[in-house]
Amino acid sequence: MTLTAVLGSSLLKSATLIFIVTLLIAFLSKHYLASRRPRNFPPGPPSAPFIGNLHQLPTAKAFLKFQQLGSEYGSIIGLKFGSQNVVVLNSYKHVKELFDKRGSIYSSRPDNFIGSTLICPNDTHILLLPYGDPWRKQRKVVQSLLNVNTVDSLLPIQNAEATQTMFQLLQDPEGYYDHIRRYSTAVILASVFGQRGPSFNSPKVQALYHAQDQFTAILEQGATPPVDIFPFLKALPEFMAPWKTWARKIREEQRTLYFGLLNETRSQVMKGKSTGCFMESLLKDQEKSGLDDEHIAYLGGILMEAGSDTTASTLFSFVLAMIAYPLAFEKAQEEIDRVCGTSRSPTSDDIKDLPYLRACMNETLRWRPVAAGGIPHLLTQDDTYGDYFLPKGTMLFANAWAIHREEGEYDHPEEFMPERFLDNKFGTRFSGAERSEDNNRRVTYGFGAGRRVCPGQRLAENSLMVNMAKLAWSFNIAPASKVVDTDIKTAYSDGFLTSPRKFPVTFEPRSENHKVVIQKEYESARVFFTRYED
Ligand code: HEM
Repeated sequence: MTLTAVLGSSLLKSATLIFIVTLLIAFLSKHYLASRRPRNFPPGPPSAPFIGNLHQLPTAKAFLKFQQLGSEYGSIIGLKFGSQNVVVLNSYKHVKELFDKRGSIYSSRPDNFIGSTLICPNDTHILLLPYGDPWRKQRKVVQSLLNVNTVDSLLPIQNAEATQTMFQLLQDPEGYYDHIRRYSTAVILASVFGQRGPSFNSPKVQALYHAQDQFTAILEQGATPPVDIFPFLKALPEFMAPWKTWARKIREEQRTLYFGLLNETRSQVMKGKSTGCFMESLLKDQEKSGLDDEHIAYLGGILMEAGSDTTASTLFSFVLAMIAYPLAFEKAQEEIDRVCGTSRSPTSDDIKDLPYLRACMNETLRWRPVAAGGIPHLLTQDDTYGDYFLPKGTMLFANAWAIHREEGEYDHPEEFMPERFLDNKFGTRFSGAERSEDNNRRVTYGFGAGRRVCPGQRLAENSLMVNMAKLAWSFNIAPASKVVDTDIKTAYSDGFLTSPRKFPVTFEPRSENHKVVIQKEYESARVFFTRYED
């Protein structure tokens, strides 16, 4: 090799090295600078270079840490997840001011590469969609499906499915966890796809829970590398990133299930069989809504995902509260007995006459909100709030856990006290002469707030009321262990939806007569179900 060639090659090597080092420095400085707190950002703990506050957060139940930070830094806290700006709202006042009043800029969602790009691309997952036209189009359809009249027309399904659940609890009380989970899926399966899920082990209910469990598992904090915080991880090839294979399998599973259900509904409609389910009207109005098959199938699947575990978990928390606070349960039973007597169990027609039970429902939603830390919103333009500056792209959590325990708002917030909702519809401490109620607050923040607020709230509340009423009428519920653990840290699952782990409990029919009524009503429910049979 000539001297010139040697010199040329070493120059090339040095230039390449300089280029790589420069790139590395630029990359590191960008991430170093980005992990610093913005000027006038809400107060929060000091952040470390590159990772921000990530090292200070637990891998599960971050809402507890957010609440604890609140006692140090106040009801609005600024954090850094790597370069991502994050704000936690621990007071309803901030949620009202930002999510509710400034909804046009606080209603997007943060990037979710695994959920929105790998598993549900093509704008198919309404919960994960950013604020914009694809979300608006789907939200409009969902709201039309879940309007008060349509939702209330589903009450016969809820009555019949709850009647079956009471019958199953009578036959097999130990299987209570599966019976309640079956209920919430079966109601949505019938309402959305016009199909039945007669037992927890029936293939459709199993398939739905499997797909849903997989989806929530992969989206759980810590289950996969933090690709949205460190985007370079997205570029890893699949053989170095097993989470990509996992995501692909979930995508295949979801598509098989959702398209399968849609096709079954379509062939029922073609046979001239109508159940009046949501999919039927979406298929009929396809031209008007502009939604293709893929979006319709996913909308159905997502309604099931969004409505199943959330409703079941709230019912489990109700049962747990009833065994931990037996006096509240006795009062609920007295009220229901007064309204229904012993010859029939309550139905949706009785809901309006059960204020104490409604207070129990609101207290359950306050005491143990399922989406305790909230589903994050994303700010779409720079904003100022009081003395604070919130940059475009900030991710915000309305921390329902802390909001429902706000000092000065609730008496003894850790206690399950339905009475608080009888004294005052918001369950808050002061009312009447002492302080005028803030009528613009929400009764619960468990369904979120602003333009992304849960569109299924009424459907969920109808289910909760009908089941709670039937449970309290039918059974004496008691703990099957000396100590009833209601502690959120030990008795509840991790994950972004938190639910009581299976706990020991007994369901005793209240009398022979109650038993006979439950069996008789189940026979009538079976007649109702024949409309879903081939
Ligand atoms: C106890 C039961 C339920 C709870 C606690 C619950 C809670 C929530 C929460 C916290 C959100 C996010 C709100 C936000 O971002 O501010 C949400 C969104 C949503 N929920 Fe529910 N939900 C429940 C039941 C249901 C049911 C029964 C359905 C429908 C069948 C449903 C459909 C949805 C949908 C489609 C969204 C996405 C809305 C959007 O991003 O625009 N939910 N829910």
